[in-house]
Amino acid sequence: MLNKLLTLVLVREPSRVLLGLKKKGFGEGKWNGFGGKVEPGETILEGAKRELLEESGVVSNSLEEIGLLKFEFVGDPQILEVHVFTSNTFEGEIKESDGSTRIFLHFAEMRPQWFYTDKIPLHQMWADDKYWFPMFLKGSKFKGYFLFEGHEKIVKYQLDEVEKLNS
Ligand SMILES: Nc1ncnc2c1[nH]c(=O)n2[C@H]1C[C@H](O)[C@@H](COP(=O)(O)OP(=O)(O)OP(=O)(O)O)O1
Repeated sequence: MLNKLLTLVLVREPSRVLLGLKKKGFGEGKWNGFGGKVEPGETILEGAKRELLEESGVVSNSLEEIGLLKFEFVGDPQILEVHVFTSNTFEGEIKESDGSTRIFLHFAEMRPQWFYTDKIPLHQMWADDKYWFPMFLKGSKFKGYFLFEGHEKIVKYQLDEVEKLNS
């Protein structure tokens, strides 16, 4: 089975990171970066840019790929392949996506909020984030694999800091 391609974008300033509270769907109730499925016909980078705009209202032309995370769930043969990007610049106004201004087919509903880097709400994020978020915050690149049982419990994982992602 082919991996399902997804993106995750973390916009950052020197001391803050922009996260969004997922208001419904997969990951509901969790803070996360902005992202989603890569659509047919678009590159992974294009997908990342589109999801960032749809979910936060901002455009970034300086996305840098910094991580590759693979997720598997016990009993499900599909692997989620999440390409993680960061950006320290953006244009536009940060907006909550609430569905009332639905102009895109895949309009995920997120409530954006800045968090200081020493106050990242890891207890209300995916369980894997506590392992790789510190690598992101210090500017490293990383590759990881996480096996979940349900949506909260990690039963196995491997995570490495890498110099380059495509080696
Ligand atoms: N375990 C884990 N940690 C951190 N981030 C994630 C995961 N699993 C994930 O799926 N993610 C990220 C990857 C994506 O950014 C989102 C999930 O995207 P999803 O809401 O499924 O995709 P959309 O295309 O926006 O979905 P629709 O709302 O259109 O159905 O979480």
